[in-house]
Amino acid sequence: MAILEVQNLKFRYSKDYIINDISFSVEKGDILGLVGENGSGKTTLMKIISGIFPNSEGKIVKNFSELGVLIENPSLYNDRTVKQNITFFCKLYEKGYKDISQYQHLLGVDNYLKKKVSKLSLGMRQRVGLLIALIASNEFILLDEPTNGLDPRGIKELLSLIKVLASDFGITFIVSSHILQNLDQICNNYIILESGKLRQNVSSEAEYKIYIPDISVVSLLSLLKEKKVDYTYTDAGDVIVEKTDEIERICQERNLIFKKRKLNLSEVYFDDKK
Ligand SMILES: Nc1ncnc2c1ncn2[C@@H]1O[C@H](COP(=O)(O)OP(=O)(O)OP(=O)(O)O)[C@@H](O)[C@H]1O
Repeated sequence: MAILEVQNLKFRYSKDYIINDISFSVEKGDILGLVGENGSGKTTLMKIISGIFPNSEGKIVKNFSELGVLIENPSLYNDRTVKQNITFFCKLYEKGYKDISQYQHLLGVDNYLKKKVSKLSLGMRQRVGLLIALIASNEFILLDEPTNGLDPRGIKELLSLIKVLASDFGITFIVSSHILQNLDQICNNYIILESGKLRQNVSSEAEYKIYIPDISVVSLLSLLKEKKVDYTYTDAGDVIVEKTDEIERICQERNLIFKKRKLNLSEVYFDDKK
């Protein structure tokens, strides 16, 4: 059973729909990448799922009891120590401090419990934010652009922690980023938002297409990974895969059709109606 099912979701702040008829589901233990340019609606979508914006149209089926969120900057008490913040949030979410000590240790927050939050580096702050999300729920967590502002090492460390939390503790995540390349290290599935819509059923005049008959939103990246097909990135973060026998075989197996020697996955078009 999916932990989250979103069906025909729509949302508008005023006249225009910012989220425009999107459907997808998240399975337990997934790390779902939510990719999209600035302004494409990632934060809005997370706020709808977390209930901050209750007045959306469509259907959201939630098969979880608690949700942890880290949307925009972590809301922490800056003039208090890390430990004081943790204790406060444990009380707020009615969790025992003992219950979260394994996460505190894993995230390395043990090392700066006595520091005031105002004195933390961005990387430390994000870890404390993630820990607070874990206090709220060790079931399902939404992370909005958690790698923003971190240096490459900080990004790598944070992403590998998310991966461990999913693989070793069975925690489900939706993680957003405007950089596909960041998420590729950890996600097993993706949705791509473009002006509030999921990227699919795009122009029939496109030079090439991939038709995916049985699923509405598919990550070709996960498929390529699963099949151990090599791919590379351009500087812009696009993913390039050479058309090889293996790719052709995958396409045949999955009844996918494409034309073009090089596929640029950030320009892949999905069509579930074929
Ligand atoms: N409170 C608001 N009132 C009106 N419009 C808003 C509000 N918040 C966001 N928007 C608009 O909704 C659209 C989607 O914004 P959103 O913040 O969800 O995108 P995003 O993909 O998270 O972008 P970013 O990567 O820059 O955070 C944008 O056009 C934005 O201007």
